[in-house]
Amino acid sequence: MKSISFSIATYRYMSTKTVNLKVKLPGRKRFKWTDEQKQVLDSVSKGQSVFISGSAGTGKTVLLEQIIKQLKKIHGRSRVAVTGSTGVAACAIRGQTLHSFAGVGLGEGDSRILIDTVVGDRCAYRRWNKVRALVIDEISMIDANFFDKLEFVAKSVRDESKMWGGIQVVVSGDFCQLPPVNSKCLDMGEYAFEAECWDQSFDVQFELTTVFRQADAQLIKLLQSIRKGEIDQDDLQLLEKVSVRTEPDPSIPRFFPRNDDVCKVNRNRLESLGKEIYVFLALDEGADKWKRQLKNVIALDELEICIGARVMLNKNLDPRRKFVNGATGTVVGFKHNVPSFQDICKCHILPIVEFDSVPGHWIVEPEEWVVMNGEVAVAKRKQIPLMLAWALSIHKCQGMTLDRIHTDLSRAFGYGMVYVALSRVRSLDGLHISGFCPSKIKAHPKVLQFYKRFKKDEDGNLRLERDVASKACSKEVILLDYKSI
Ligand SMILES: Nc1ncnc2c1ncn2[C@@H]1O[C@H](COP(=O)(O)OP(=O)(O)OP(=O)(O)O)[C@@H](O)[C@H]1O
Repeated sequence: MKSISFSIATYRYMSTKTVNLKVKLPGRKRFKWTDEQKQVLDSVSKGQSVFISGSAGTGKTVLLEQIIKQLKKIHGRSRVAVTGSTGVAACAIRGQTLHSFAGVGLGEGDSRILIDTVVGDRCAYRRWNKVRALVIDEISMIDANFFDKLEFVAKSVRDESKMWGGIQVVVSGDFCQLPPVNSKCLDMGEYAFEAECWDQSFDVQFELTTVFRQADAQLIKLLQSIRKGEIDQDDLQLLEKVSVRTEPDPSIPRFFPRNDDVCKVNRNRLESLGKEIYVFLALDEGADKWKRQLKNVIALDELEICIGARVMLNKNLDPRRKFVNGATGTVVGFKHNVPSFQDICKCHILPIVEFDSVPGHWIVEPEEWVVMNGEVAVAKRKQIPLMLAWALSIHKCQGMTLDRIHTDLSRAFGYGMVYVALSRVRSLDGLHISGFCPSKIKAHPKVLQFYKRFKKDEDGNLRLERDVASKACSKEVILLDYKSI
């Protein structure tokens, strides 16, 4: 029976109907931008520095992709730095991590030390001088101290009289989601919006309000309540309704707050299949100092899979055909005798996957993840763009959109974690939770305070202008500097 089903899988692969999954470049979907999204695009095209915020699924990332295109037209490709706070965030917008762009290592030491580091590194110094626009995604995971230090570096290296030395900064993120990873004590004021330079950094800060990821009003209301950390009786009832007491359907991806639970579930499930397990080892190239950063990309060092394994794509391959980061499926077989890929699997094989949302069986070829130093690729990793998907960590899922999830919240910790987990899903039907208790829902009071500062403008859009007093002050500095020249 097993061999018959495998023969069918192989036959279907051979048939003309089946298309190889490997594609050149993911196409970008065209969106009809909302008025609030258009306002942001307008500001950016005028050369303003902006912060784009809003709940999960309000289109911050897709808007940022459009902004990047716009900025490249204005400033030239090589003068736009596209960065994310983490490897996963950077990958999503085809950029580099903010740390690698900045050339300041982990950003330890005082600002003076960081400037010496940048000045001593020819490439980093050139990057800071050349860049005209700096894009940062998922800012919630960057701490205030680091944000201030980067502004200081930019100023010192370029032009002391201007914020960020005159760079147009475009920053995006939602502070109600995951806070800085290394943050030890969030009561000490470590959110980026608490940076001394924060308000001065932006001409205008926007909060997007139209949620696209979910259409169900009940679910949107529930997620908004969780985001603010204030659920009512109706929300509790809804959470009760989506609570699962029995072992969850194994085909639904499970999210855990902690990595050890993720590894345990994936390992157990893989072994319980009792099939031959194949190992794909990532092939890394580049100088050691850059290769180390490949550990931050989402592609695994070692991928272990067998027939029947639940897997998830960890790269956008072809969004138009739904081959996107987060697409789940099952390994149904392996294509044998593929010598060109022996470098990552000594068995010379490639996995064949049946995806949940796309009919047919698909061979998954290796992809490349690149670490950029400005415009130059300095290290790359070749690996199959899959990871085991019976379970995932909540940190890995920030930014994803999924049809179904089961999240075990019994070990949830910190601010925003429950919100990030639950807000990935498109509809209530796809949401299953366990281990929930209301005390796990936490929104930091400082974050709530920060968002209270946004006010509706005459068009009803939420924004926060740089206050007139500080604007006047910064203009004066520029004027003085101009005279002195
Ligand atoms: N103007 C638009 N019209 C239609 N769909 C949109 C629009 N903007 C965004 N979307 C869709 O909304 C969904 C969420 O978008 P996106 O991932 O950019 O949100 P996000 O705000 O970055 O979310 P998160 O904070 O969770 O990362 C995507 O499926 C995207 O295609």
